[in-house]
Amino acid sequence: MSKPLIGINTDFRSANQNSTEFAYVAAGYFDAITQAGGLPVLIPPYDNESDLEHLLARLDGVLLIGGADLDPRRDGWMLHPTVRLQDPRRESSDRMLIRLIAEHRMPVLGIGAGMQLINVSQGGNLMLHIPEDMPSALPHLDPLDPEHRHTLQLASGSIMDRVYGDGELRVNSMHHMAVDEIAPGFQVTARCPDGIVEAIESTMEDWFAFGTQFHPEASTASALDMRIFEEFITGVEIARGVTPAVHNLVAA
Ligand SMILES: N[C@@H](CCC(=O)NCCCC(=O)O)C(=O)O
Repeated sequence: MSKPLIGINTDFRSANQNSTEFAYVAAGYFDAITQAGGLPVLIPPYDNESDLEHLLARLDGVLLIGGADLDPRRDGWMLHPTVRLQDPRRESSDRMLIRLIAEHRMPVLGIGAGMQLINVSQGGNLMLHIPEDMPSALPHLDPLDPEHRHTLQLASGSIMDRVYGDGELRVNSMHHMAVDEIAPGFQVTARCPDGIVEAIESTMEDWFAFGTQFHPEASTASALDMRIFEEFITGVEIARGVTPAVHNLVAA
């Protein structure tokens, strides 16, 4: 069986006086998919739903990347002064993308803003600025320190638990928003000791979907973070019917 085709959405920057418009993506995303045994396929912003649906029919899973902030007004909230918006062309495409992924129950891994998009698209919501919404929280973003990290507490039996197991776990952190109310059909599987959500996972039998607020693809990631992508590819292969699901093996 050929390697799974994994779509990766892209960030977008509108034209300015010095530059034309660009779609772009950090190499860590597609390098991690390659290293984990998938074939990365970049997905530029789409505005035609039928075209995007035809593309997704040829893919086995999707990785949703991080980036600037989702526009809270699209979810019925007020804009917050600390919000630094994604380019609207990217966000409109991504919201159509996650809706189609959910409708077709495509395997999906969301990272950073990608995890936040999964949560809001499925009926959850976000804290718009952690220092205001949870003043007691630890720092989750240090513009002067790209290496900023914090520890995690994991839910037993989750993907995160399978990847990281026992022992102290420190992950990178570069966000000022966070999952607040978890979407129906999902569970929180990792939190920072201050309570901030750091990973979510689908509880639905028919949808392999999970997300991390931290960035396992980043240059600041640890070698063990690569296991997140391996778990994702394994889940994709199970969904494809290539790898029997563990419960199937048990049944056999
Ligand atoms: N903007 C949101 C999501 C955080 C996020 O995805 N950070 C990644 C920054 C690096 C990149 O652009 O990939 C928040 O701040 O909560």
